[in-house]
Amino acid sequence: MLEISDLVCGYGQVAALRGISLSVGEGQLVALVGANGAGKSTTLRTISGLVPARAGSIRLQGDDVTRAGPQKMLKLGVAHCPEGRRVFPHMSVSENLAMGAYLRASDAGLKADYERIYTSFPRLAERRHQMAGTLSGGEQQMLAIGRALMSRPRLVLFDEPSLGLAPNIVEQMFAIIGSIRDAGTTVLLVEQNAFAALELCDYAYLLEAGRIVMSGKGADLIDDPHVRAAYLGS
Ligand SMILES: Nc1ncnc2c1ncn2[C@@H]1O[C@H](COP(=O)(O)OP(=O)(O)OP(=O)(O)O)[C@@H](O)[C@H]1O
Repeated sequence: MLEISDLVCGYGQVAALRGISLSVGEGQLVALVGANGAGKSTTLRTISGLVPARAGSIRLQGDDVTRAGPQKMLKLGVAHCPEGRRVFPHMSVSENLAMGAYLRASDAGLKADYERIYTSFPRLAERRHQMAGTLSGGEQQMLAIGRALMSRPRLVLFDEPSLGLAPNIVEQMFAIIGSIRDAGTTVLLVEQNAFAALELCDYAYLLEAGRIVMSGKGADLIDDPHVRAAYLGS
């Protein structure tokens, strides 16, 4: 589904990604873990076209999309669920969901998609006319996920979906992300909550200072002494 090769990018003088390569197979849930500032968010921003690549390539189902830009990537079925949720606070829940659908070619199936999201997230259904800014953190995260799903993506990029949420909500959030993969959507998940991400994923990459330093099945990374000492606190 997604093939990244030798990707380099940065901000001005700051080198954020120093030549990373990774791949995400169709229907897989792949996790990208690493410390603050390792380049995880930049990886997702570059895939979704928000940050330009300086070198290297991004291929989506075999096509070169390295310089496609954000609108095209969304049209191609790549949805980005950004860090910090970024819902539109002065718009209602249903208006936020509508924003996720604005690039769809037609309205066919739109009503059914709203209903599917309201069935998956009953709290959003109850609050569909409420301003998004008045929702709790967990509800806003659910709304950000629902909004991403409204574009009917083939690939969803999740950036730190557990950030700032209460532990019981975090568990629910990971279950939701697992169910999105189980429903057939490919997922690339960025997380600082390394243990939960490694437990959930099919495959994982460890990013340190803009380089991939390790990759493997989640269970293999959980067992690795460096990962345990640096990221799992044991
Ligand atoms: N808008 C920006 N302008 C300048 N430098 C940036 C910008 N965004 C990120 N950086 C720098 O790029 C590098 C990678 O940052 P990035 O946000 O991708 O890391 P991260 O792994 O997602 O960390 P975090 O979990 O803290 O978001 C860091 O050195 C960071 O300071």
